[in-house]
Amino acid sequence: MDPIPVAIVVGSLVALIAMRLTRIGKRPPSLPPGPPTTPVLGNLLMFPRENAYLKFTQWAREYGGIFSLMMFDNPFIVISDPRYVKELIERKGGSVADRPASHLIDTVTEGKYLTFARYSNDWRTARTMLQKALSKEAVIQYVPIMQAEATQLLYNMMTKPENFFADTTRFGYSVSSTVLTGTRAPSSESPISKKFFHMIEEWSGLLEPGSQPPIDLIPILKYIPARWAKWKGLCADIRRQQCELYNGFVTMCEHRIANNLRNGSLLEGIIADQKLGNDKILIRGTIGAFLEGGTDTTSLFLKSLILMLTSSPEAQAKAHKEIDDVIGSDRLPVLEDFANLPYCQAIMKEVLRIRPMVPIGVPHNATKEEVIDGYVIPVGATVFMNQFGILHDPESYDDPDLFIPDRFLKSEYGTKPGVNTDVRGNEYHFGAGRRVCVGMHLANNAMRQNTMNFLWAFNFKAPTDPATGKPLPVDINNYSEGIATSPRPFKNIIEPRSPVHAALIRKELIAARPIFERYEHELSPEEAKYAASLGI
Ligand code: HEM
Repeated sequence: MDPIPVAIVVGSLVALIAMRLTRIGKRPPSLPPGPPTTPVLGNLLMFPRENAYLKFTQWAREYGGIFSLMMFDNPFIVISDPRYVKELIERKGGSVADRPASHLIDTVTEGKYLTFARYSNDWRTARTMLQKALSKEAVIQYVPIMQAEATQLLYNMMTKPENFFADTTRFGYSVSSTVLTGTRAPSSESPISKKFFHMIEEWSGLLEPGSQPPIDLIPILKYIPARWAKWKGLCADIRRQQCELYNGFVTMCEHRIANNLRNGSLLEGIIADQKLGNDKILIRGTIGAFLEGGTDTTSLFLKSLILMLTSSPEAQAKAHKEIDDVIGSDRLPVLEDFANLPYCQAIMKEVLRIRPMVPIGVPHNATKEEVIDGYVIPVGATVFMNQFGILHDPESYDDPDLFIPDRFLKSEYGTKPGVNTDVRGNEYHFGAGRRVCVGMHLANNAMRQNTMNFLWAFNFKAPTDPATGKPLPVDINNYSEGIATSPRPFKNIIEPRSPVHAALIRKELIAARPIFERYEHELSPEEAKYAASLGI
């Protein structure tokens, strides 16, 4: 061949490839705006490795309530404005009801873990079943055990106040475990719950953004041999632990059913009535989603509540007055009281506003192209609902980073005067659209009961500075990283408000024994002895 045309052909090919490559990572003009991209990588290098919600919120102030990031060629769309939540995630919910593909999650769960499952028949089957079982009406049956567990939490915090981190976690786990599997965890040292939390620690570590190689963006990484890919061993180990734990719960319920010892747990129903058919992997994935979704989130709320109350004697004083007027000190609060306690309601709403537990939600995936405000949301875009950004927008809230429950007395959504609230919701912490939290009614009951209980029972105080005798400042921004954020351990003083309150907590805990016993068939003799000794 003539050397000149060969050079031209090769040269043109190189130019074409170069042109293609420079287009990778570049933001198409049809997408919402966002930070400048670099060729090929897009915004990959500037994607925050920790506390993504803070960076997303900063970018939202710069680029608006809908902005985009390019991960190589994959667009991420970040929503930080209620208008777009309504428009895209709710009104056009069917187009973004999917979850992004995740090789790591699929390796562990075979794609059948409800929270991360694709928008599939398996997801529909499990979601429909749980939605029915956890409807507002259905969860009323779990109020007695939830209230009994909340009374134990008061007792634990009164007798060992320094242990409140572990005890709030125990509460979240025990309620979820009782409702789902029919077996409770009376102590934070309960063997099954310890195994569960060990697995959760590894599982959350695996899912921590940036902690593993970007396998979904560079699929060839899947084929790296296991000895060089630490994540493969980790996935196998987490899978083994989940199988052991969750299959163990199935066996436990089968045994109860066979021996006529049913105690009304959801899992007994799933097994006996074949609500998920015979699909053992789907059953395991549903158990996991329920227990994992219900445990941490509820207990993170309780830790944030304690932190915020410790920081605000003023809010406590107002709530104490309200509670003393409405309830008094001769009985514990019950759920029905919540409607008559506007200041306690304001405190709960403000904790959920200032510290939504899952600040950028669980990502959705677009399966149908949509156009919003002239911006194209393409098929395959990953959509984040930046709850933290919505709830900390200075255009909507005065002093958004301060804990000010009173804002919810002044307006329904706690927003500044003049803010348009036509499309605003009050429960962004639960996500939105077709994937909105399925456990929200169970969680709401638990959050309401504990908010009232804590305020009825205790004074939360900051420790005093030995040098000055004055209360030490409380850092309300000291939170951990991760998909769900937790206050880092902090010190405070938790004291019963009076001996009358203390005595009533003990009395109520002893009175709750018959409720607990229903869910204690499988406890070890040591655990059963410990449970029976509480309050005496
Ligand atoms: C305060 C407590 C809770 C918070 C803040 C919370 C938050 C969330 C959020 C943000 C999502 C993702 C929603 C979305 O994709 O838009 C979610 C989903 C989910 N939550 Fe919760 N949750 C809580 C309690 C619970 C409880 C008690 C359970 C179990 C009984 C539970 C089970 C689930 C499940 C299974 C999903 C996945 C739903 C799906 O993908 O279809 N959550 N939750």
